[in-house]
Amino acid sequence: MPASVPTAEAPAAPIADGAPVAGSLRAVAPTSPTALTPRPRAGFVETEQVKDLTARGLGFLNAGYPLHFRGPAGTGKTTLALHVAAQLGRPVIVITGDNELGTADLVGSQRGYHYRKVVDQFIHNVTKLEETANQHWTDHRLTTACREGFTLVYDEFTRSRPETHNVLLGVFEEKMLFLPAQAREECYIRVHPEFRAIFTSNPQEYAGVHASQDALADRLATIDVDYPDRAMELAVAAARTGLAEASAARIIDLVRAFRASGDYQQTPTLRASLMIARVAAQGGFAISIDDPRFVQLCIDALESRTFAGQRTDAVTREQRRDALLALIAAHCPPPAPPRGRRKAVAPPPTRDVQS
Ligand SMILES: Nc1ncnc2c1ncn2[C@@H]1O[C@H](COP(=O)(O)OP(=O)(O)OP(=O)(O)O)[C@@H](O)[C@H]1O
Repeated sequence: MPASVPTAEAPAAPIADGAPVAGSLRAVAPTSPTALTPRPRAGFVETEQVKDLTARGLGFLNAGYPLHFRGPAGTGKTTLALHVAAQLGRPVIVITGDNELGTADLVGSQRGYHYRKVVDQFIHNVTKLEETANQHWTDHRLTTACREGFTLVYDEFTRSRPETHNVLLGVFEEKMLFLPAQAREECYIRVHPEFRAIFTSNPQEYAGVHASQDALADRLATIDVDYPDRAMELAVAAARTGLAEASAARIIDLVRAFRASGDYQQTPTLRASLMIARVAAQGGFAISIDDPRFVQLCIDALESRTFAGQRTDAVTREQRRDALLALIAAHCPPPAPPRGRRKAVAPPPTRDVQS
């Protein structure tokens, strides 16, 4: 998922149709400017694997624990988190982790000024002018979710600095959200009994992430999400790209074989399969080694993952290219010729048997 931070006071961006599904949510009738209302979304695939993870996640959430889906990039954590959030039937607030996110972005801050000007001419030749300007407190996403009992989905939370999350410790343990001194009227709020939180993180990410505090990690119910199984990858690719299942299967098997080869620096995920399937479907390419456009597409989508930007000598490049072409040939062979035009198979040579 992109790393841009939806600022706490800005409404979360709705998930666009046609764009990669970010989950089973749509901003339909927001009950608060920062909340999304869950709605089942077309193209969401619910395989046995998804059902199992959903049920296990809901088990923790229903018992009042914050849930954490942890797994490598492209394993479907965010989609799953939003799907599970939708099952809770409460409005959802989404936050994306970011190094620049601070406690105030989660909790709230003093915003804007409220001006008051009083002109008093009680005595006609004396003008008394009184001007006051007060800042007023604005709840941000975590406070809104705790106050209203919404579901908070905190995507890629380890991209935020650990100290940003100190405020969450009291939320999960004492069920109290302590507000900073500027909040004036209140120093804490009691967390609404329907408030729930779902986190996602990628433990393999090494750039732009922080370790999670032990105290927070200890409070989360963590479920590890692995790469989707073949059935799930196939179902998602067919549902999301409109490719026939047999064609989608070729692409899925190619990408899975490439993943199994270990011959890359950046893991080819379900996103790589979707990328190839979607472009091929749109361009009307044959899913075959025979179609140079398809071969070029596979090279563009996969080869860059083998080098991840560093310089490599020409021989190694050529070897890797050959290995990739061999995988394409193995998983996307030319279609079998139509029956009528099959080459006549020569009968086995007969031997004269001499008595
Ligand atoms: N159950 C599903 N149904 C339909 N599409 C899915 C499903 N699960 C995942 N996808 C698709 O797979 C892709 C990767 O999913 P997602 O963004 O949820 O993964 P992620 O683990 O959060 O990745 P990252 O860590 O890189 O953000 C997306 O395009 C998403 O729409």
